[in-house]
Amino acid sequence: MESSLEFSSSLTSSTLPPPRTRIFKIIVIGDSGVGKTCLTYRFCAGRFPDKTEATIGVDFREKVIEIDGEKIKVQLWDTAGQERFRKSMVQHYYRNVHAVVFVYDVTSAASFRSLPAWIEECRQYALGHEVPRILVGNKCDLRHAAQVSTEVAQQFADAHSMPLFETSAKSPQGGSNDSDHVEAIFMTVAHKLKSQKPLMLSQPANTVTLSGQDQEEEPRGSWACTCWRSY
Ligand SMILES: Nc1nc2c(ncn2[C@@H]2O[C@H](COP(=O)(O)OP(=O)(O)OP(=O)(O)O)[C@@H](O)[C@H]2O)c(=O)[nH]1
Repeated sequence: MESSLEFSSSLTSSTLPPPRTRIFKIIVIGDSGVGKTCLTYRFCAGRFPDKTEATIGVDFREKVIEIDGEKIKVQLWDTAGQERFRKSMVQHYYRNVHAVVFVYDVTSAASFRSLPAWIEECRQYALGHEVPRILVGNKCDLRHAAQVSTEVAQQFADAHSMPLFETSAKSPQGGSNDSDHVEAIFMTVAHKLKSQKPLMLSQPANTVTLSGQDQEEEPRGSWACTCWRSY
């Protein structure tokens, strides 16, 4: 009797479909050399990469996190900053995107001046205003060489209704005491997306399922808090 009960309970659990894991696709864009690869690597692998090369097309990394007991796959699309390495891929970046991370390098005024062009590219690919965006100033460990002040960056972020985070992919602390940790930044985006569930449900059925998981096959890549400041 005992053994048949055991049998039926194990049968029940093994026949249940596994719980679906929602996927949040987050694209990371900005000029070449601002540190997109290092930031995404830092979040997914937990450390600064030993060496990086210019990204060609796209690299993508993912990490499973848990929010309020739900496992969520955060898929980071590390896009090429160099125009010649983007051309063939760019339309894929913007398909089924859940959030955008704009990155500039605090030691490069030019990378900051490029931000309007990156925002314009998002507009061209019909990214709606309902898609959360954040602005990240990277390389805060090089504060002494900074060319973009927090004040100027904050004004830009406010004008575009984005929260600003300043960080360092390299420094274990995120740059300095008042900088944000790389992990906290991406976790904040994930929390924001999770709280936006009804918004994600309104996306077309052929692109995103009711669970928010992409339907179409996307290429598989290399490997696999907090507060939403004022927005
Ligand atoms: N000091 C410092 N260097 C960094 C930091 N993040 C990235 N770097 C360096 O900046 C250079 C470019 O970094 P990547 O992550 O490859 O830049 P990217 O934006 O992915 O560049 P593309 O792939 O060409 O678009 C590398 O030499 C990194 O070591 C940082 O937080 N601090």
